[in-house]
Amino acid sequence: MKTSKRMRAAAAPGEKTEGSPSEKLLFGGPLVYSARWNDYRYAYFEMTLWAMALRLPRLVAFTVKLAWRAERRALWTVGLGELIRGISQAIGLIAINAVLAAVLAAGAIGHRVQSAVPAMIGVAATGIVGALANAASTSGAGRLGPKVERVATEMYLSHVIKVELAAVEDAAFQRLMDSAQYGAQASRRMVSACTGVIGSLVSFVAAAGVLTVLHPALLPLLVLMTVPRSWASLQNSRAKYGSYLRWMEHSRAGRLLSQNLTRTGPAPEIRVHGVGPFLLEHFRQMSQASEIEQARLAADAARVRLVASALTGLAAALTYAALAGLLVTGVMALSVAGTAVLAVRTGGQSLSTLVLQVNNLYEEACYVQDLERLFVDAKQWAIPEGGQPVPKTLELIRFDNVTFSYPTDNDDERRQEAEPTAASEGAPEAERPALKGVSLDIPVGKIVAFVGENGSGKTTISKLLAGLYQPDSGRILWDGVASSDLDRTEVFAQFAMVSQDFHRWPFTCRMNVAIGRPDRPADQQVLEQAAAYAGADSVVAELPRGWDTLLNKGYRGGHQISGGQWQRLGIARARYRSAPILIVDEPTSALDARAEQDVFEQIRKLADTGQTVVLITHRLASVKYADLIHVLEHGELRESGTFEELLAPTSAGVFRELYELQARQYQDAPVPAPRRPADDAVKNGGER
Ligand SMILES: Nc1ncnc2c1ncn2[C@@H]1O[C@H](COP(=O)(O)OP(=O)(O)OP(=O)(O)O)[C@@H](O)[C@H]1O
Repeated sequence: MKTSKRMRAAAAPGEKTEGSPSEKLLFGGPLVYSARWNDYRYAYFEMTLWAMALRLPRLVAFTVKLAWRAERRALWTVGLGELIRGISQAIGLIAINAVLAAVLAAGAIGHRVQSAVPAMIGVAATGIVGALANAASTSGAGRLGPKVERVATEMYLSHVIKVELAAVEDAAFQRLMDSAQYGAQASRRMVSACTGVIGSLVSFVAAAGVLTVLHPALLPLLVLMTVPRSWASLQNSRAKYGSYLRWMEHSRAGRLLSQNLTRTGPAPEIRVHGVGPFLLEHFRQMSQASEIEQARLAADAARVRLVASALTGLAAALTYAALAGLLVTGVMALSVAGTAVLAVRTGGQSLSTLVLQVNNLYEEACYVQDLERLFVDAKQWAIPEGGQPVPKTLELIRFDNVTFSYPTDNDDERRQEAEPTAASEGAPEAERPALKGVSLDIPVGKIVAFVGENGSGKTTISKLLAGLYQPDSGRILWDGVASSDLDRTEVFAQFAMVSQDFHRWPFTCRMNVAIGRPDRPADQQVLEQAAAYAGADSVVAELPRGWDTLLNKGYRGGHQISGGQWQRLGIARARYRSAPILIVDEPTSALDARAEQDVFEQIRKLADTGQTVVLITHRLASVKYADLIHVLEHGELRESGTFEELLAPTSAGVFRELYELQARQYQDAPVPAPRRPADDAVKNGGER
C-alpha cells in the first residue's frame, strides 16, 4: 500500500491515544484512531497548500454543478450580483480618486467643490448599485444553500442505497459514509463560501487594479500583508479537519450513548437496571476526553494566529512606509496618496475576506471531497446492474459447493495490534467460514426447512439465496445459471422475507405492511387479506386508530405493540409482498402457542398454492410438513431428507438428536391429568 510522507507523519506515535477507560470498557478499545486507518483515502492527506490549490477549482466546479442542478436562476442571481458589486466598488474607487483630485486641485474652494460634484454623484450611484447587487446576491445565496444541501444529500443517499450489504457492514465504508454525510451539509456552506470568494475576489481585483494604476510597487506589498493570515488559516483548517477524522468514531460513539439514554427501547432497562447513571458517567468521561482535544486545538490555533498577526503587522508597516516614501520623494501626489490609502484599506479588507472565504471554502472542500470520494467508492461497491433474466419457469435452486465468510474489518487497529492468544492461534469462530462447501437443493414450489444449532449458518444461507451476498467460492445455480450472472434486481424481486430481526418501521400500521410493496399504492383489500393471513387482523382491530395508528411511541399519537404483535405484522408484510419465494426465519419466536400453530398451518397451506417457502426454525416439530429438511452444523451440511427420513435410525442422527432433546422437555413435564371435583372436595376438607 502506498504510504506518503504525510501519512507517516500522521501516524506518529505522539498522535495515537490509548483511549479513555470508557472506550475500553464499552467499546473494547480506543475509538480515537491514528490517521493510519484512513490511509490516503481522505482529503486530509491532500491538504498541502499546493495540492489543495490544484484541487480547489475542481471542487468549486463540483459545487457550482450542484447549484446548477438545484436552481439555475438563483445561481445566476448570485454570480451576477457579486460581479456587479465588485465592479461598482472599482468604479466607486475611481470616482473617489476623481473627487480627491478635484478637491485638492488649485483654485477657489467653491469652484473645486463644484467640479467634484459629478464624481460625488458617481460615488453615491456606485454605492447604491453595489448595495442592490449585494441584496440580490444575499437572497439568491439564501435560496440556493438549502437546495444545494438537498441535492447533495439526495445524491449521497441514492448512492448509498445501491451498494452491497457488505459495504454497509464494512467499518471503513461506514466511516466514509459518516464524513461524506457531513460533506452534504458542507456543500451548502460551500455555496456561501463560494459567493464570498467571488465577491471578495472581484473587490480585491478592483482595488488591486486601482492600486496598480496609482503605483505598481504597492500591489506586491498588499499581497504580502495577507500571506501570514493565509498560512495561519491553512494550518488551523488542516488541524481541525485532521482532528475531526481521528475523532469521528469517538464522536459517533458519544452520540450513541446519549441516544440510548433518550430512546424508548432501552428506557425500561435504563430505569430498572439503573443503567442511566452508569451510561451518563461514561458519556461524561468521553465528552471530557474530546473537550481536551478541543482545548488543544484552540490553543494551537491561538498560537498560530498570534504569529500570523505579528507578521501581518510587519507587512502593513512596510506598506505604509513605502507609501510615505513615495509621498516624501514627490513620486506620488497627495490626492493620489489619499486614494492609495483608501485602495490599500479596501484591498486589504477584500483580501482578508478573500483569505477567510478561501479558508472556509477550503475547509468545507475537505468534507465535500469525502462526499465525492464516497460517490467513487459507492460505485465500486455498487450492486451490479443488468445480467441474465431469472428463468421464467424456475424449477430448482442449487447450492454447489458454496463457501462464504463474512467480510472482516481490515482497518481494525485493535485486531491488528492484538497479542496472539490461544484462541487466535487456532481457528477463532470469527475467522471460520460461515458456510463451508455447502451443496444442497431448494426445489421450487416446495417447503424447504433449514435447521441446526445457533450460528450453524441457516440465516447466512437465506441471505446468499436472496442475493444479499455472493459466495467466496462455489456457485448458486438457478436452473443451471449462476446467481452471479443473474440480474440482481430480478433476483431480489423473487423474494419476500421475514427475517429474525425484520425492521419495525417507525410509521403507521398500514405502512408497516404496505412497505412490503413500496412500488405500488397500498391496496386496502389486499392489506386486509395479508393481515388476516398472518393473524394481524386482531392486532389492527385493537389499535386506537386502526390501520392509521402510528407505531412509534416517541411521537404524538404513537402507540406501542408487543413483540408477538409486531411479528404478525412482519408476516403480513411478507405476505403482502406476494413474491414467488418466501423466506421465513424464526417466524414464530415471539408468538403464543395458538398463533404459532396458526402460522405454521398457514405456511403449510402455502405449499398447495405452489409457493416456495424457505423455513428456518428451531421448532423441530413444525418442520414435519416440509418437503425437504437440511440440517446444518458449524457452517456445513450434515444431512438432508424428509422428517421421517431424518428420524429413521439409519440417518446420520444430528436431527434425531436435536429432536429428541426438544421432545424430552415435554416428556419431562407431562400435562397433569384433568382435575376432578372430588379432588377439590378433599383439598378443601383438608384445609378446614
Ligand atoms: N453480518 C455478519 N457479519 C459477520 N459474521 C456474521 C454475520 N452474520 C452472522 N455471522 C456469523 O456467521 C455464522 C453463522 O451465522 P448465522 O446467522 O447464519 O447462523 P444461524 O444458524 O442462523 O444462527 P441462529 O440460529 O442463532 O439464528 C455465525 O458464526 C455468526 O457469528
